[in-house]
Amino acid sequence: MSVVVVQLGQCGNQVGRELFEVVDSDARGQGAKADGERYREASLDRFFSCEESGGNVPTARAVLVDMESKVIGRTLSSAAKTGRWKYGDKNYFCQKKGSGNNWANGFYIHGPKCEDAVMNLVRQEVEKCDRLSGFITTMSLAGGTGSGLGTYVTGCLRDTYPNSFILNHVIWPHRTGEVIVQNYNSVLTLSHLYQSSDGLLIHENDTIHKICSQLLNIKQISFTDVNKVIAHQLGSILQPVCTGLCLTEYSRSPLGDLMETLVTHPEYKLLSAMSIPQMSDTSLAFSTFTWLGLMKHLRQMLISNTKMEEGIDWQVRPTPAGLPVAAKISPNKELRFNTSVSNLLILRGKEVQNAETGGFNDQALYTSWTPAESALSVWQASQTFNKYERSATMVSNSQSVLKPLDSVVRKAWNMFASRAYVHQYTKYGIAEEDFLDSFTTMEQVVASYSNL
Ligand SMILES: Nc1nc2c(ncn2[C@@H]2O[C@H](COP(=O)(O)OP(=O)(O)OP(=O)(O)O)[C@@H](O)[C@H]2O)c(=O)[nH]1
Repeated sequence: MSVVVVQLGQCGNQVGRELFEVVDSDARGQGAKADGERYREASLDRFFSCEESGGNVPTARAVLVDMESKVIGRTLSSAAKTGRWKYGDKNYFCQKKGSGNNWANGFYIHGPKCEDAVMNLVRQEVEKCDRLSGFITTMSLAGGTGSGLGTYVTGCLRDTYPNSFILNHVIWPHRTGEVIVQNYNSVLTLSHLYQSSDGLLIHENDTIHKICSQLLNIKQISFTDVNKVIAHQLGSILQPVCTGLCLTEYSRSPLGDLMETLVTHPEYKLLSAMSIPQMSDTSLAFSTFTWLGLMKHLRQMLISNTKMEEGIDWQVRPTPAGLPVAAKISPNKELRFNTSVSNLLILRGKEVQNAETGGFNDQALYTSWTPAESALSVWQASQTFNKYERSATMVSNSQSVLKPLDSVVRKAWNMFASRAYVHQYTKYGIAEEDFLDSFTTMEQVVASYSNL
């Protein structure tokens, strides 16, 4: 089954491009044997079509949307330059002027204006799929186009394709903030997506930045570096994988399976990812890993909510199941133990069947109402992924994003209480009550995750 990627705004287009790059190079890196060939075919069918004029160069199943033309132009040409894959020549929609980091401008003005054109492009892409699993949108929370227009387009996708899955991949802004109104844009986006999305997969720019500096040893970190790490994690989730015991049968419905395992309750849709190992190519050449070591580290990363192997807090231990929430909070009021609703462990590489995953089944890792049989899912592929001989990614529906979420909601509320910048939004048609509704929705989400 195929997925259609809708790339929105500067960030969404740049991240989307990197995703296709990883997927393509991973698929090409598989051996010439029959199982490598099957993996390649499954990946190709999922992410690329091959019917456009232009020879045998696979065409990304993607629609590119931005209110400025610069990033789209760069994205199209850098893909074409690879000679390995490209975007469809006409699969983009752009205008002359961005949304000025204003969610309301993207949602209320650009949204309705470009709805027909964008949905037309989406329809054409959908018609190229023999079977559609659903849509992945890529966008930032902080800008105006990705967040505002992205939210609007997600609503249109939901209305037009009520039976398809929608996974919104969203980039969380740096905490120190490049955009003064980023907390407004984030709250408005998240609250609206909560209505129309099946799941929101979150990557925090701060965390990825740390991975680039501490694990990859990059000195001057660019968006390209950051996006490569994000794309690696996304690719490891979305590339072909076996969801059952049989290691030769790939999942047919990548998004359906993802939602079925992770989003079991409509109040809990926030997903985060962590991968292991992650290192520079130079270090990788001198490293070997065992499944035992990888699983031990990943489990502690999960329960202590550390998104990388460095700096794991080994003191954090699960609280025995059944204890009240208060017992899970440390004296300094920090939620130390990361409680999950559900987890999906994706393992790729050599001798994958030998990986011992029992430690993730421990009921103490999960909230009391999660049934034991739906707490953990393990998916596997015996192919190496993106040069790593053995690698694991955990996609978690847990309290992992609670802290940044609470902080964004609080900061946005403090600004709103003094009505700062609100007129910049109301002039595009959003009412103060809409803001209040968004705060209510997100405060409810914060409360729900807090009480796990
Ligand atoms: N990870 C990552 N973050 C990005 C990238 N480009 C921008 N961002 C982040 O995205 C946010 C800004 O959003 P943009 O995507 O630039 O804005 P936009 O959606 O194009 O909206 P307008 O500029 O208002 O038209 C900030 O938090 C940036 O840190 C990128 O390539 N990668």
